[in-house]
Amino acid sequence: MEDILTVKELSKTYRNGRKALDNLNFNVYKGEILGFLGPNGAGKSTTINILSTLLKCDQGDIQYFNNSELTLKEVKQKLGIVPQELAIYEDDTAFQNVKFFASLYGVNKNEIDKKVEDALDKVGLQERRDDKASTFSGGMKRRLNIACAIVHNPELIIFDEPTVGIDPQSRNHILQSIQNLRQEGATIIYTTHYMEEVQAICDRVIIMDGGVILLNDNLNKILEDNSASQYAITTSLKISEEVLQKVNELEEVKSLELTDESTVVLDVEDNSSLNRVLEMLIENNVNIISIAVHQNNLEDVFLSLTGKKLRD
Ligand SMILES: Nc1ncnc2c1ncn2[C@@H]1O[C@H](COP(=O)(O)OP(=O)(O)OP(=O)(O)O)[C@@H](O)[C@H]1O
Repeated sequence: MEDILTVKELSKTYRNGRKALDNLNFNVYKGEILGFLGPNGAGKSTTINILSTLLKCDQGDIQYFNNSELTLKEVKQKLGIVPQELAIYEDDTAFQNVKFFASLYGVNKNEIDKKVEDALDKVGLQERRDDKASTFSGGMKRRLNIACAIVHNPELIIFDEPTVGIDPQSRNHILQSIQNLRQEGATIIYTTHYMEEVQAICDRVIIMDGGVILLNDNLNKILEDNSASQYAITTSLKISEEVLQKVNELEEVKSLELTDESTVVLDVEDNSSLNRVLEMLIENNVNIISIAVHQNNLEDVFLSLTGKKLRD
């Protein structure tokens, strides 16, 4: 896998003495969608701002596009940054807004109109190209913000929470546009507070808190490694103390909790351990009505790593 970013020993302390990043090391691979997750104050924006060349780090090294010879200007031309705040002119049309950014990025004059059309098309705003931004919904403004950031066909696009507080239609549009951009060859870094978005579009996830990386792995691997081993067993009658004691003493059982008179929730070593528990219950004439699996998701992994919910 080719590195599009190689980040080594990145640290940042703000002037007030707040250490926002503490020795971050990670790579971004060409063609992937990398999800960046962390609770409030984790250091996501600081990282993104440094990667976007908007903020200086105190220590560390970032190599862009596998090429140490690139000038800052060349790096900026290959980067697309979609900030949290809208950076559009309300009194200008969608077309004028995107064209302004295209000229800022130095897009060739002969190509400029075509590139602006393409960018508007990618975010589904082609039909509204001649309407002023002030007439757009919040979601459409966000999509226009994205068109402005991608008009120069950047190789790496950094999204900083692009779906906060917008309608579901625009949200789906944005997620689809991101997948299309990747399909066309772009690499994506995506920060969000929405776990389900990460599960829907990301290949890999970095979870950070307190300025350090807690987890950096392939999304499917994270979910597999944390797959369900918790079961709720409901019985027709109250399970006796004596039987509960016997189940609890099985070495396959990590923990056991009676959630109501006839439901016991078990944490077991692995899925096959459940068989031993069931045998034990049946041997003791317990009548089982149902067995439910608790399926872990990214939210559970996040909670167990950081002790925090992603959205407060
Ligand atoms: N300009 C600044 N001056 C001083 N401290 C700052 C500044 N910006 C951020 N910080 C501090 O640095 C730490 C990391 O903040 P950062 O904004 O990077 O977190 P975040 O993960 O993006 O949080 P959020 O999800 O709330 O945007 C926090 O403790 C924050 O208070």
